[in-house]
Amino acid sequence: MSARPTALTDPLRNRGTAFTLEQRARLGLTGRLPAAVETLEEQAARSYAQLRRYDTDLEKYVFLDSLHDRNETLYYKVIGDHLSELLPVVYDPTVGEAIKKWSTDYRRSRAVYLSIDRPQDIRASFESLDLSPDDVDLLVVSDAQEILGIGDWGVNGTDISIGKLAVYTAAAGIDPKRVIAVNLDVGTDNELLLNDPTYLGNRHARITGERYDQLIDAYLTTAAELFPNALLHFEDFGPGNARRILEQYREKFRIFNDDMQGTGAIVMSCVISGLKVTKQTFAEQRLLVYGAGTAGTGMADQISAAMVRSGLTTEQARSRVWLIDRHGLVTDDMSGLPDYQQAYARPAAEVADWTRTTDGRLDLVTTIRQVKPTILIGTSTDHNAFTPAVIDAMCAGVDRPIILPLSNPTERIEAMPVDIVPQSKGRALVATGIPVPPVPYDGVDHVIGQANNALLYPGLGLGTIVSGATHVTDGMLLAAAEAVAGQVDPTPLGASLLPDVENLRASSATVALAVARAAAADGVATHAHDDLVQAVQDAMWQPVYPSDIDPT
Ligand SMILES: NC(=O)C1=CN([C@@H]2O[C@H](COP(=O)(O)OP(=O)(O)OC[C@H]3O[C@@H](n4cnc5c(N)ncnc54)[C@H](O)[C@@H]3O)[C@@H](O)[C@H]2O)C=CC1
Ligand SMILES: CC(=O)C(=O)O
Ligand SMILES: [Mg+2]
Repeated sequence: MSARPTALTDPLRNRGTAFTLEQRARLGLTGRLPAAVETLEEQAARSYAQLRRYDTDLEKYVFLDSLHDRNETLYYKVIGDHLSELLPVVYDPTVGEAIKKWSTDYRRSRAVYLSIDRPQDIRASFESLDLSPDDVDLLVVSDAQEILGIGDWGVNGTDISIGKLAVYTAAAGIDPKRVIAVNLDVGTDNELLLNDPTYLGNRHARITGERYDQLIDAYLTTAAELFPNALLHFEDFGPGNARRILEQYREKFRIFNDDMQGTGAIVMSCVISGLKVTKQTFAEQRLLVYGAGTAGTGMADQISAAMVRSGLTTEQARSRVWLIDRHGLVTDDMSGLPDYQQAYARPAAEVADWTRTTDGRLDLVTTIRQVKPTILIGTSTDHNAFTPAVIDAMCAGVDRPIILPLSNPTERIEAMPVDIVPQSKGRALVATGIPVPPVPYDGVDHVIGQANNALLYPGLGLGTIVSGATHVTDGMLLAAAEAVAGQVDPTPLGASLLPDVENLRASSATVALAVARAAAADGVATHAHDDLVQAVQDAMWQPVYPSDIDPT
């Protein structure tokens, strides 16, 4: 029996029909492939033509997922050649659909699974990868409690870690050999999954409290010990845990919470661009956040910090922020407010005369009429909450309101730009979390930037890796936000607030450079480079077949 054709089954080494005859002989693949020897370009053209035959994005997702598991170079070549078309397929919003069907449609998986029921297995689970301390740049972990805007999906949420990593590679050239996707399976409170015979995760309710905290601690400690240079990215944790983990461990480990810090920073980019149009400063802004969870309060933190940099005191900055959650405007007489909302709770006396709904809430339209926000952000998952009355109220308050309905996926968005732009008579400055086409209004195409953290976190990660930063500092986040905003001129009517996704690779390199410089300025960089621009370029993995092959 001949040796197993491992080079054909290892997606990191596989080249399929692109293996030359000489390589086939060296790798023991003689007779295992058809005669033609193809180029990567020819393979990519065939794969793309195959992809185009599928009707739905979910079918395309499944096709690309199997290509990913077969040949990573080819997968990234196809995605990279069609980035704006395929990013919504491999990532947000299609990944949300795939996650809902993950257990039912399970094929195979490249992730590491850490179960709360077997914490003793954490080390062995990583060691099974057979990677040395210097082999890993990045881990993305999720406990899947708040996947996008679709809630708790237990082990099905594994694909958010894989999808985020795919964007890191496609957008910023993070080496796919040097990353690990992790699912923390702490159970699920999703009854649908608990009663689904095909469900593949731990079949019990979410474990909270001490056991949960111990798992997080063990994950961080083990991951940092085994892979001391890696950035530890947290994704789609529940609001309480996301903030608590970040605050508790931020000084100790190289961690990054994408939903709080990444989203906060991309929103900062939108606001920086918006203020170039309105010719205002951060200190003049009034921010209303609708949906005060992980992402919404992360944005409130970053925008109020920008107000402080712009000359206000912390108290003054907080007094220019309003949060609305399920029970209406967040006020300090509400009982049981989560700690992350308390800092922004409005004094009850201030709203005593405001008109309430029949069930006693201070709603969005009332708050807008009273406050006249300059910025309205939606991170509520409350579909269509930004009604025509909401847009009218925003436009009555200020000339060019910044309106950012950011909830994902599509069925959760607070309003589609096609409804906002005409309602505001072209005055609203709009960006969304999902990709949407330009909106024609009054002879002008209003281009809608995609305010998705995917425009920012890949470059942030690359800058962190290149600089060897020991921590992700606020200065690095701000540098990333400014670098994104610096790539567009938002001032012509209808111009986007953000760079185009098609240019994401160049944009990520620019962001990485700014982040690496900020890491050095903040004193957290551990790698010095004579030529940082070149160092960023050199660090970016390219989807090409190298001239040599690994014969093992
Ligand atoms: N564009 C982007 O880059 C990002 C977008 N998001 C999106 O933001 C949304 C929220 O995500 P997270 O903050 O992680 O979730 P989360 O669960 O932490 O926060 C959602 C908040 O909205 C509140 N809420 C729910 N229904 C509401 C209603 N009818 N009225 C007012 N508030 C309501 C919830 O009580 C909660 O506080 C999701 O759709 C997510 O996809 C999140 C991160 C990044
Ligand atoms: C984009 C993202 O991270 C989210 O919707 O959760
Ligand atoms: Mg997320």
